[in-house]
Amino acid sequence: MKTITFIGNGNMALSIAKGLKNSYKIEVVGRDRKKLESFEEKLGVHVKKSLLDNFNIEDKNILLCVKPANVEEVSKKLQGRAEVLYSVLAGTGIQKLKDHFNTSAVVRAMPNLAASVGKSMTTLTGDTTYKEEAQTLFNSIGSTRWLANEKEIDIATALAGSGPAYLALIAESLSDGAVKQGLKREDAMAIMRGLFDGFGELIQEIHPALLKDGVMSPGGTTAAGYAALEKGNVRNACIEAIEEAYKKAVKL
Ligand SMILES: NC(=O)C1=CN([C@@H]2O[C@H](COP(=O)(O)OP(=O)(O)OC[C@H]3O[C@@H](n4cnc5c(N)ncnc54)[C@H](OP(=O)(O)O)[C@@H]3O)[C@@H](O)[C@H]2O)C=CC1
Ligand SMILES: O=C(O)[C@@H]1CCC=N1
Repeated sequence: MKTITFIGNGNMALSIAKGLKNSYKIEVVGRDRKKLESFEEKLGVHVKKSLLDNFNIEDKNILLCVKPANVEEVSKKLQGRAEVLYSVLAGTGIQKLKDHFNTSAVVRAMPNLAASVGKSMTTLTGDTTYKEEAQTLFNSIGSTRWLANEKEIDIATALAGSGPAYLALIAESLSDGAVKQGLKREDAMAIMRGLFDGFGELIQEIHPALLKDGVMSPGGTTAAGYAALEKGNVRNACIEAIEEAYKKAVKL
């Protein structure tokens, strides 16, 4: 089994490791031994654990999972030259990664939180020598799409990287609406989860506009609810959410 070395042991590292643990050996590097132990416990498989100070990355396949602001500090603590560095850092360009990390190749990846349930939508770009290897690696946590350049992965970050948070807002607010009308909270939550489950499959097959047309009866409930969403400018808010998140990625 091939070894993947995570640098960083936070939310994203754990979500990805959950998806990879059956097909790769996991090594994790962090600054706090207790957090490394907790990472291993949550993962439920043996993990090789190391502290960051003077860690030797020679010939390793590194999966960088720290925050964009940590690049300078983390890179100074490493020794050796990696074979390839996969970075999940939002908005952090390949040139900046090459300037700080000693590595033969860089691939940027933008997964999302669904990695923890094997359903990440991960976009990739970078050194095409590693295109197939990157696709194999990230296909273990869901599906992948190789993009042409870094502008595209910054836009995809706004769409699929941040997307679970936007959909969570919709999920929570629709449930709140049902509670407001008198439905019990636990019923509202169960119904909302069922809704997302079915919708997740439908949207794979049907264009969103046709899906909407299929639900909306003339003079019916959907038309009434839909009009309220348009009045609340939800469509425009979504377009602006992607614009703002993309602009932020460029600035990171
Ligand atoms: N969360 C998400 O949905 C997604 C996140 N990403 C990207 O993943 C990356 C990690 O995000 P996420 O896992 O959510 O963040 P977390 O805060 O959960 O994890 C950050 C990790 O970085 C480590 N770290 C922080 N500061 C330092 C430092 N100064 N020196 C060494 N290590 C440090 C933390 O260590 P410690 O545990 O000791 O604090 C922790 O292991 C980000 O770059 C983000 O852009 C990409 C796609 C989706
Ligand atoms: O919010 C962030 O910056 C990261 C990137 C994508 C999801 N979370």
